[in-house]
Amino acid sequence: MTEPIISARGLGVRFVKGRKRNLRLREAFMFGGGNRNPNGDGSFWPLRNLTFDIVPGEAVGVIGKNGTGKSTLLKLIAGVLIPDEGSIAVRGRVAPLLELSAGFSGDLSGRENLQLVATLHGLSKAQIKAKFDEIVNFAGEQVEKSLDTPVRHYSSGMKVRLGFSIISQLNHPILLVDEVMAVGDTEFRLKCYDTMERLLREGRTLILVSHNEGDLTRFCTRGLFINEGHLTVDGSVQAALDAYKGPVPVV
Ligand SMILES: Nc1ncnc2c1ncn2[C@@H]1O[C@H](COP(=O)(O)OP(=O)(O)OP(=O)(O)O)[C@@H](O)[C@H]1O
Repeated sequence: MTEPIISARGLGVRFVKGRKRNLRLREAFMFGGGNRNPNGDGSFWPLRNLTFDIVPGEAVGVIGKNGTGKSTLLKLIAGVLIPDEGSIAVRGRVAPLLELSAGFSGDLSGRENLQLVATLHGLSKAQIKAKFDEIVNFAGEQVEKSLDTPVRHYSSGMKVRLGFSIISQLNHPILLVDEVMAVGDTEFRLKCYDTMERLLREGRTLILVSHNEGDLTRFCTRGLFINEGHLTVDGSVQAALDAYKGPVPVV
């Protein structure tokens, strides 16, 4: 049997108001360490008791309503968050596109961010130099023209273009994509589709968070439906979509 590339066992994470313990530096930097406190007791579990295995080459869609823990799951896989319960084992490097800005720093230019983010994800100076033109070219003309402008002046679409261009150049076996394709225009989305299809043909493992049924059925062979922090369906994409669209099963 093929060894899983990602294994979650009883995985859970708890957010606590003002807690810093489980926020890694990158998370604290990217999200300011902000927490909410809906129960009035200072804590809640955005995800709890998730158990699943993903084998190399699988393309898995993560489906669920807003605020049900999909992005949190991707952050746990990316190692941006660490679990409070259970475990997550990831056997391979992760190329994450978890948010529109791909972790960019708004004050730095597109060029500087490209170099910074590519370096943070393990590309050497020589590799960045070799891939630079391809990354910029893929990101498109508007990004190319604004390469020396601070990224805070970029539109959402421009940030996604640059972010996707960088992340898709990484050779890491696991690709995490969180809802970012929804932001790009049609031309860019088609380029993303081609790239994702190529990466899947190469045997990468894809975890895709999306609300777009077309994208999910196009790429994914398996669906995880998350309802209020619980993994309610682990089956075909269609089964997960049916659960998402239909009456919510009792957990
Ligand atoms: N750093 C944080 N501190 C406190 N609460 C958080 C934090 N990040 C997310 N949350 C909360 O955890 C829950 C799950 O959030 P998450 O972003 O994983 O949901 P999601 O399913 O990805 O939602 P969407 O479809 O809207 O992107 C939500 O209630 C959210 O408000």
